[in-house]
This record gives sequence, C-alpha cells and structure tokens, in this order.
Amino acid sequence: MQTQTPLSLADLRSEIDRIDEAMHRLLMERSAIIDRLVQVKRTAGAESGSAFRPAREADMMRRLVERHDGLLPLDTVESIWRVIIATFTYVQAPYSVHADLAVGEPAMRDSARFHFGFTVPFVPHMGARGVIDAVKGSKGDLGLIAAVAPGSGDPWWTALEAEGAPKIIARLPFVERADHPAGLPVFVVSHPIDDAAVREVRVYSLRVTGWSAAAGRGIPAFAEVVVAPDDALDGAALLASLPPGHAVDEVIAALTEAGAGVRAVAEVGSHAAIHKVGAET
Ligand SMILES: O=C(O)C(=O)C[C@]1(C(=O)O)C=C[C@@H](O)C=C1
Repeated sequence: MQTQTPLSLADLRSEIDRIDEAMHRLLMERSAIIDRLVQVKRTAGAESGSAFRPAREADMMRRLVERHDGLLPLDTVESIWRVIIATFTYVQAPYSVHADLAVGEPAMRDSARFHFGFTVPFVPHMGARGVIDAVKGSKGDLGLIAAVAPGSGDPWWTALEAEGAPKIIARLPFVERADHPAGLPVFVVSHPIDDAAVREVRVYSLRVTGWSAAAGRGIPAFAEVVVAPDDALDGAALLASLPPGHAVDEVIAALTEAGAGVRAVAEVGSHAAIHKVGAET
C-alpha cells in the first residue's frame, strides 16, 4: 500500500494560493462574458433602465443552494454569489438601492448589503413612499420595502397601482430558510419590467370596505396578506400575494363571504415562487 506523504504547511498554502488565483481568474473571465452579454442584450433590444433580471437570479440562487455541500456555511456561499451577481448587474448599468428603514434599520441594512453588496450605492429612506418616489424618478434604481405590516399603518402599495408606476418585481431572500442571516422578507420595487417579469406569485392591492376581524379570518390560507386598517372609513387596504394556481377572485369571494366588500383591485407586481429549504445541519 502506498502511503501519502503529508503536505507541509507551505505546500498547503501554495495549494490555497493556486485556488485563490484560479477563482480570481474565473471572476475576471466572468466579467469578460458579461461584457459580451451586454452587447447581445443591446442587439436584442433587451436593455432597460436596470440590468436586474429577477427570474434568472431566482433560478441561479436556487441552484446554488441545492448543489452546495461541505464545510463552508451556506450563508457564506450565498452572500458571495449575491455580491457577484449584484455587482455584475451594477457594472452593466449603474443603479442605487433605496431602502425603507422604518421597519428597523439593522434588519433592512443587512438585507440590502447581503443581497447587493457594498459597491452598489445604498440610499436610506424613512418610509416606503420615499423609496417608491426615488425609484420612480430614477433611470433604473431598485427599492427595498419590508413585506410585513407597515408600522406606520400607511398602505404604501397603493402608490404602485397606477399604470406605469413602479411595481414589485422580486422578493428576497430568493431562498428562504429559518436561520437566514438576512431573513427579513423584502419586496424589490422597480420600474415595470414587463417581459422580464416573473409571474409565479402575483401581488395585488385590494381596497376593502366593512373590514372586521371576521373578514381577516376569512382570508384564504394560501394568500399571504399584509393589512393596513383604515378605522376612519371602516375599511382596510390589503396587499395580497397569491402563489401559483390561485386567482385574486378567490380572495375577493372569501372576503365577500366574510361580510366585507372589495371596491378596487389592482395588480401591483409579481415575483418568483417562494422557495424554502430546511435549516442548515
Ligand atoms: O443573465 C443576465 O441577464 C445578466 O445580466 C447576468 C447576471 C449575472 O451576473 O449572472 C446579472 C444580472 C441579472 O440580474 C442576472 C444575471
């Protein structure tokens, strides 16, 4: 039997240097491909204000998480790839990330930095409407707004209702898990991206009259709903996310059945299906 001579520390360090150099060279090779991709997108007229392609990114992040194995924590690989992809998006067409910190600064800042890194400029706002206005006035900036009930009670999503207004185009993290280091669920808002939009989960703004606890309980379990009650008008504004295979009519019927009335409905965006994996072992 042949015995292997253990490698010395210096030998192992030169192996690490070889791998580091190879990874760096691969990243430089990736940037040359991105250069060619920009030309192809330009020729195909597939350029828009932002180079962010949520369907492609959701798919890449899912595959990364699925193939990952070994000692390196998943959080680390995921954050490395987020920085790679977000930065290559930035070098194609510079953009800023506007974030609503009203939900709590540390969680939102962590989400922005985890998903977009430090090269993409980060612009803090206090309130979701400021984020939406900034996106609206930009060429291709992205907005981050927490997908949780607004502490202010302001139904910010009504600002997405008009045709041509910004829309929800993604939800982060792309792959959810219980112990995610930047696990705050966040909507990404941008100018409407039409053909590039991924329409697995559809998001609707509903204006409801006769809002009550019973109406709240009547919302079907498949719908993920954020509620901003409006006591003065005995109503509520709802932001409802519907998974593949469900229609907004089902939510309207359930609300009506529970004694509420729906006086307006508008689609305010869509995103990739929520992909959940178990906690790391
Ligand atoms: O595939 C694209 O369209 C790209 O622009 C490339 C790339 C990437 O770096 O892999 C960057 C931005 C997109 O959001 C998706 C992927």
